Amino acid sequence: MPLCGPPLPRILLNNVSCMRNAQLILRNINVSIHDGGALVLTGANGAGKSTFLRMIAGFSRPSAGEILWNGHDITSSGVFEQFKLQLNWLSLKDAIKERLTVLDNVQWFEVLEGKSGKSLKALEFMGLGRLANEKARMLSMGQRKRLQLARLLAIDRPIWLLDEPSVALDDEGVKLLEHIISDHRKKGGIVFVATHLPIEVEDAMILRLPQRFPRRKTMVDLLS
Ligand SMILES: Nc1ncnc2c1ncn2[C@@H]1O[C@H](COP(=O)(O)OP(=O)(O)OP(=O)(O)O)[C@@H](O)[C@H]1O
Repeated sequence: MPLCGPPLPRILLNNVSCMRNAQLILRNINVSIHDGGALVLTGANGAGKSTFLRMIAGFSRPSAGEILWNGHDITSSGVFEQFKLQLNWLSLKDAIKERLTVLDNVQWFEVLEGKSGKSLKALEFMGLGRLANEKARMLSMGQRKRLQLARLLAIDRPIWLLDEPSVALDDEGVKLLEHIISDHRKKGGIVFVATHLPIEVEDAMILRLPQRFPRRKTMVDLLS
């Protein structure tokens, strides 16, 4: 009878460090995530949260250590091509085309993905159904964030990289965000969230990145 060990983590960061501009931003990070897992990154401004997400997305390479997906180094050619198709990235740059309608702004990504039929439902779910045929330039900041979240739902890739996803959302928007994260994980999806604002991500691993420089006194210290 073959011996079965525990399943490989879907994503494993093995002693990963990352330098930018000759500065060490992330040092010896070890994380393993299985399907349905979530990692919440917190830390002060400049601590390296976005750098962490960018590294997972393959925009910057680890300067030491390795990131494994299904046991394979994501920076290897061939592997990265497959790995990047698993990723769905949400950042503060929203890539919204002002002159297109709200619906087109989601459908465009869905079509690029070779998929169809989910965009309108996703917008309705995010509370933007009645604005679907309006030009995107009409949207408020929070509505733009909801549009980005509708894209996540329409594209439907397994690994979500969310950089400050709750910024600009109202209470209902945050609840929807928490709901779609939970739902995605129930289907086996993986979620990385970098955030300053409290959002509820059940049973998530929390990685608090250390402050990188000793903090000088600020106006806030002087006032308190
Ligand atoms: N393109 C870049 N080139 C060089 N250094 C960079 C670059 N982008 C960010 N950094 C540096 O990397 C460090 C970490 O930045 P990062 O954006 O990852 O922090 P963060 O934790 O996401 O911060 P915030 O909470 O302000 O969004 C900062 O010191 C920043 O100056």
